[in-house]
Amino acid sequence: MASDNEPESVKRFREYLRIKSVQPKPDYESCVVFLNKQAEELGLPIKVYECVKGKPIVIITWEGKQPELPTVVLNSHMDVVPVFPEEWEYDPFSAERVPIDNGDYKIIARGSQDMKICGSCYLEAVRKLKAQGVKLERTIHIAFVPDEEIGSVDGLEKFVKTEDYAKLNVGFFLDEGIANPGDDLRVFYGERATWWVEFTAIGNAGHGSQFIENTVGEKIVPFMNRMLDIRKEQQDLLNTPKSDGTKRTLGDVTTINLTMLNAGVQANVVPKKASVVFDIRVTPHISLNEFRTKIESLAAEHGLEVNFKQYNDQACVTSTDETNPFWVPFENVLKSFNIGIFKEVFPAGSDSRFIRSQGIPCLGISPLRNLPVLLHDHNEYVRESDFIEGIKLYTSLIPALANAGTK
Ligand SMILES: CSCC[C@H](NC=O)C(=O)O
Ligand SMILES: [Zn+2]
Ligand SMILES: [Zn+2]
Repeated sequence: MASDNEPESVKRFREYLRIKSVQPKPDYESCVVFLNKQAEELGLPIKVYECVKGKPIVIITWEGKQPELPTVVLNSHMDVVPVFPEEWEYDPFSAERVPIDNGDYKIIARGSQDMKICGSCYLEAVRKLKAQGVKLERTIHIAFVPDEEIGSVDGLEKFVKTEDYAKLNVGFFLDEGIANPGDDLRVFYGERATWWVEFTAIGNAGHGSQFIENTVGEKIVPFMNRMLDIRKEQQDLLNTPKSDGTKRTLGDVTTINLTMLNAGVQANVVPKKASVVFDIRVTPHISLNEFRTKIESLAAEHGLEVNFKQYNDQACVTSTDETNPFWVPFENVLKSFNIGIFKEVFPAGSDSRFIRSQGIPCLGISPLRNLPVLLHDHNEYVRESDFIEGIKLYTSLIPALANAGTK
């Protein structure tokens, strides 16, 4: 449905959206081909690192006037989450451009919000700045990374341990945020710890017609109920204002969700084993160790084994005041756009955790405002005007960050 008035930047964005970099078999090869073309058009060097074969970490570098200074990374992940195609109004990988009111368009595609819009805005903003002949002080690295959606094990988690990463000399890391249905720009300065925990009960087996003693059901069900009690407490806390009267957001509380259940072989056989998995996201406002002890004790009380399938013990946050030399220039750009800031803890996981845990400041933003949150949802879209405005925002943010604290 593209028409003649389609800006070149939007054509490039849609080209990126059409690449099926969808889990569990993302087409990273096509992303690399696309990014090579972008780098060539920008006249910038590009490097492709592979900690694991087929999992490229792509870095386009714009060298600054002071390349010895710590650099600024503009990060985005290339992978997107799976779709239920039958729930979509358009093919999620055709990136349809559908007219809406006021001459605007919807760009409908998996990854449009999460987070190809960011990667595309970085590239377009740098394209504009280069065309204007701008020279920045610090070096900028535009990073496109794999596998964020499945925990980054073969992506940033490995890359940050390499000499190649150390050589980037990262001083500030800009990463993903979440759209805001309201007016402000949500600025994420930390994230909750992601724990995927499996609890296993072992009990006596036997015929389903009997009162067998000490069965898995008796052990695991009361435990699950206790976990759901904690869940309810946290849900209530979310709906209680903070002491200063402001609203709590998801990042301020701990969520617990039962995501997997596994037991049984046959309807009339009491099984000897049952397990339950909870997806737990722990707010950095509480002690992670204390909370871990709490759920481990609860499991022990119910005679369950505990296995952390995913565990983070870091609750690092980035300061959002003048102690962070990148904060003030960042805030000033938003003021100049007349955009309000809402500071938050990221409710899910993002690649920022690997960088924050090294003590490097990271902020996560999405340029999307006054738009429904559709990440991981059906019919994910952005408005064309969001993309164009996003490019403008990053065109101001990038020099502000690259020149922060320099002479
Ligand atoms: C900590 S690994 C998990 C990362 C994943 N990220 C986006 O959805 C998430 O489930 O939050
Ligand atoms: Zn994301
Ligand atoms: Zn995601």
